[in-house]
Amino acid sequence: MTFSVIFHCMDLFRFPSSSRRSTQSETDHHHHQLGFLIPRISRKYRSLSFDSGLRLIVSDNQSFESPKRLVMSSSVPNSDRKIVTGPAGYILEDVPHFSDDFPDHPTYPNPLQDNAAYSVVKQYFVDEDDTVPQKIVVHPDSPRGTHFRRAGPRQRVYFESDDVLACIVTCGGLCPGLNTVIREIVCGLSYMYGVKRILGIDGGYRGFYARNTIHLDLKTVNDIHRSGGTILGTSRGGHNTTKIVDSIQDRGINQVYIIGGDGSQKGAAAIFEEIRKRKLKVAVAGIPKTIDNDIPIIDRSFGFDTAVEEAQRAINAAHVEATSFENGIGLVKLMGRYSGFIAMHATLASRDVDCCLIPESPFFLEGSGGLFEFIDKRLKESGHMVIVIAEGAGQDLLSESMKESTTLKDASGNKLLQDIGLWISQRIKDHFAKKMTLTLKYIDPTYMIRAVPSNASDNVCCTLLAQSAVHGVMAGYNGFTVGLVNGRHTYIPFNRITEKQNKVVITDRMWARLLSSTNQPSFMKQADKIHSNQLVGEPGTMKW
Ligand SMILES: Nc1ncnc2c1ncn2[C@@H]1O[C@H](COP(=O)(O)OP(=O)(O)O)[C@@H](O)[C@H]1O
Ligand SMILES: O=P(O)(O)OC[C@H]1O[C@](O)(COP(=O)(O)O)[C@@H](O)[C@@H]1O
Ligand SMILES: [Mg+2]
Repeated sequence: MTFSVIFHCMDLFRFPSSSRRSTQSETDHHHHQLGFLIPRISRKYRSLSFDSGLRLIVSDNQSFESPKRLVMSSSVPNSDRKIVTGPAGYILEDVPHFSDDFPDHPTYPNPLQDNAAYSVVKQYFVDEDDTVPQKIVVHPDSPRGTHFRRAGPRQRVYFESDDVLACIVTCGGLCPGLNTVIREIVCGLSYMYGVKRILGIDGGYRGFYARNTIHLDLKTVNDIHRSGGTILGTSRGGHNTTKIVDSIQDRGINQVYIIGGDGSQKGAAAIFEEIRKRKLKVAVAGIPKTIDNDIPIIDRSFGFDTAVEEAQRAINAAHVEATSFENGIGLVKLMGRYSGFIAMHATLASRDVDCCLIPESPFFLEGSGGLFEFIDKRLKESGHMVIVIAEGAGQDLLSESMKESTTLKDASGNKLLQDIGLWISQRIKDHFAKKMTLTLKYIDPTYMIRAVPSNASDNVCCTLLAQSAVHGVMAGYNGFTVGLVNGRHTYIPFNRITEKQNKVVITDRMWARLLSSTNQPSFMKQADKIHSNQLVGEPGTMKW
């Protein structure tokens, strides 16, 4: 059998933390196995290496009488990862669990077992061994690879309904569906688990320590999914881990639901670490809010679909304007600070877009193969054109022409961008001024596409994410972001969510589909094409 083990911080193992909760005798058995295993590993494997995540990788093809499941984690915050390995290269990147820190924590039968709605469901509780593969396109000889724990209700829960004091916070920019997620967390906790005490944190992270809380119940959340925004308010900046955890502790909160993007999930990870350091029996769960689709691993999250749909209105308007004038150009700027998914999908959805510009695909204006040449060609062919540009595209060109690069950041540390739409509109007008009559209309629907309520498909997405988060927390899982991976809901450890950003990979088929749909140039020079694989990194997670 091929045996491999990946673990962190060798000197600080805690053991066990199995996918199934262990009994005391199993715990002793695992301790025994680990004590037995480590000297054997170090004796047997001479060349050990660390990867970039400070993970020690040991592997061999020789047979090894090992436990089938091996879970190791360290007690060092931030490096705490639970990795389970199995035959054929199977890896489970597991999430922390209450029983890791509190092995004697009491458990209770899941109240869902008496819930009439679920009595007809054949196998309502998720099998403890169910995991979801990160990679589903495989070859006959591929290793089974990384998996995440499947989300859903478990037979036993770690909270008694009356003991729960949950809180919900929304952080970062707005996104369609925030209110639906809030509503469904409240409904999930109340209807499925009989929880009565739920607080809303007012105005993002700083609300934990600077504002009063908002009481949430079935009545207060009943209609909120019909409105855009968040009834709780949101903010950037203001993340003070100590003050936030002080407030959690002082108020007696034991479940924290954090709805937010990549920044918020980093904040959630910091809160979770501090909670663990203080040995508090508090669960922290993240629900990913990413209109830009910049969170890695997950297929996508709520709000993206609505944003793409809403962007169609702006693109339609741009098209109407463009077709009504001689040499009309409609230019639409869409969101996407670092990732151009909204622009790419809005373009693919529309069919009226002639050119889509995103941060991941550098472009240039002048000369052969440049944007001006393409505009000239398209106007001559069809007399009008529509350009969609993501807000983060062409920022290098803009800084270069302004002879200054802005280092300004918002309160959360996100780069503040200059308005590429205004700048490029002026450049196009200037370039064609002496050559032809041209009418350019610039449309900036930035905040309109994110301030709307979520559409039907996003509402379903919000509901499933919220319910999955509630099930996970009640089942004792902790320090996770809930997310859709290959169409299945999973619990993903914070470190995997925060370690990098999801980007459009311009050597993936999706970008090629866009190029062949708009028939725009790739703006890549020959030399770039040769090196494009090195330039763009690994394939994105969009599964269309
Ligand atoms: N590295 C970090 N550590 C702790 N908190 C963070 C971190 N990055 C961002 N935050 C906090 O998360 C919240 C939301 O972050 P932001 O980047 O504005 O939005 P989003 O979560 O949508 O990406 C802010 O209150 C910010 O202070
Ligand atoms: O004006 P704000 O509130 O900073 O929001 C603008 C930003 O919000 C976003 O839509 C989403 O960003 P977050 O995920 O960080 O909230 C970005 O695309 C955009 O740059
Ligand atoms: Mg963000």
